[in-house]
Amino acid sequence: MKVSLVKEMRAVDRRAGEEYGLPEVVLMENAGRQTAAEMISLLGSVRGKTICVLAGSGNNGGDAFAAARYLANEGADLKVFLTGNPDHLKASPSIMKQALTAMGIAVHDLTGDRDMDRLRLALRFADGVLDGILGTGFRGTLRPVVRQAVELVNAAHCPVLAIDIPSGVEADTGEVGDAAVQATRTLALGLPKPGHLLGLGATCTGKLCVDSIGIPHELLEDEAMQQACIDGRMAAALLPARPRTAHKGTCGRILVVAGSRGMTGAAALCTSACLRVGCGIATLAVPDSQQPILAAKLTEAMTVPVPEEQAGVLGGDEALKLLVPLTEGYDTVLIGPGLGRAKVTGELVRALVRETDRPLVLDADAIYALRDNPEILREAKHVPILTPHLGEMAGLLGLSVEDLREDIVGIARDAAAEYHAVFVLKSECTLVAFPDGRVFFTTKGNAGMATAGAGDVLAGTIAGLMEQAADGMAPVLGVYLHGLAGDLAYGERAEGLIAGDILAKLPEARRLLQAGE
Ligand SMILES: NC(=O)C1=CN([C@@H]2O[C@H](COP(=O)(O)OP(=O)(O)OC[C@H]3O[C@@H](n4cnc5c(N)ncnc54)[C@H](O)[C@@H]3O)[C@@H](O)[C@H]2O)[C@@H](O)CC1
Ligand SMILES: [K+]
Repeated sequence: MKVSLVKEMRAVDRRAGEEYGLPEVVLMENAGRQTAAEMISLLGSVRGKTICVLAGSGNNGGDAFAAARYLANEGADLKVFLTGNPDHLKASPSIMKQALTAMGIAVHDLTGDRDMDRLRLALRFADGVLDGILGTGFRGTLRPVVRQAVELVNAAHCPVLAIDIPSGVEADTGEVGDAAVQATRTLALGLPKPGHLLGLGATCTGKLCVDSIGIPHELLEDEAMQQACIDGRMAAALLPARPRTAHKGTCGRILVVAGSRGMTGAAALCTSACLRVGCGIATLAVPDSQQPILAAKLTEAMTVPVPEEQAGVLGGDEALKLLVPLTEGYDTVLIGPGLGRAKVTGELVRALVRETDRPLVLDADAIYALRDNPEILREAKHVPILTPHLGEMAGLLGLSVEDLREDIVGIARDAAAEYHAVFVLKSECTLVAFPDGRVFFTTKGNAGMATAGAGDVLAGTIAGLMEQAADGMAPVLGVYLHGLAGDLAYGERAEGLIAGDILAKLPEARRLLQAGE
């Protein structure tokens, strides 16, 4: 499913009118009707129940007025409030408000203290709240009256259904200024927005539901929208069945350059992930002194001892002389997990990126090694794949994490184009940005995966899929399988899950995906 930016959703809305003759008010009516159905599903039934409806003066408020009409028909007792200025009501919401008041349902303004008291009282006795204060038109910080209303909604002890997006969440970024509605459920209209998936917006959204509200599917699938969610159907299509004639040399030969003294676990985890996700051969190159430890940890992977200048650290001319020709025997080279940040290691990483002609997956300390010279990425012979977390991405681009949060999608997309690289940007909603502008959001994963080594497993998962995934989409498939494995592990271990549990669930995740479950 596509994910739309605000300007793209506005274009869809406009084209629905111009090309299909569907006026705004028709879509608003559909939105209202579907919102009422969602509220009924949330509360079981609405007959005899009190529902507090908050409507702004924009189209989000219009959806709320329309929904209120359907809820009244179902026997709900409605308390309706207009949070915006009645004189600023737009045309379509005005029609919806008139229809509602013609049914004898009062719409209360929220201008003075007494109105606020009335809202407070209504919320105290409400069985459910409908949030139609602000939708995709919101920017900046809330006006004081709106902020107060949002805070009252959040203090109420009943389910909250947000229309389109929780009020106060910026639809393009998931950023929240001073406050936002904490919804139990959100009904996204037309398509999901980045704000449902990223940052605080993801938390405020609660359970996300999506309805097309009758917008023609050609518009909802328009190629001009370059963002999409990675769902099971998409991921399954990226994993072709393995032919009966396959042998270990055709399923991906991966060279892993990882590990240093004290960080052997990272090397073991990512190498095992390559194998657990189905690659044919994985070889681990490690500093000479660490090789016996890793040979003991890993049974199915080969290990190559690399000459070291500093004890337990990868680096130096001899290391480079061994590694560059070694890479030629492999389909993909994964560099980074547990390498450490020694100066000689950084030099080695930069030289490898320039000199090897094999496709690269760069993680962790390999990304750190590029933070002063990210332009080296353009010298790689194939489009490199980088798997930074937000801090590493910010460091690479010379930004703060706060700067990055302000426009994660745009910044990741621009960086991918500028450095001609694929960025797998890890966060509460890992996204994959390609140099051609496509951005994919994961729909899997959980907070239990915030644990040491989870990133090493992801890097190995992606590298291990390089020869197996269709259309150069190993990063997208890898993010999905890693998230699914994490969800399976979370089901058994909850917050006690460790990276090895994600690793152990990779085969089951792959099997479930291929079985279409
Ligand atoms: N295809 C679509 O995109 C459809 C969209 N619809 C609805 O239309 C919404 C977008 O409508 P609008 O563009 O009218 O925008 P909104 O309804 O989201 O908000 C605009 C209103 O909010 C006020 N506002 C903006 N920033 C504010 C702030 N910081 N503090 C307080 N008030 C602020 C503005 O004064 C304006 O009155 C969607 O979210 C959705 O609910 C539906 O009606 C049906 C079709
Ligand atoms: K809303």
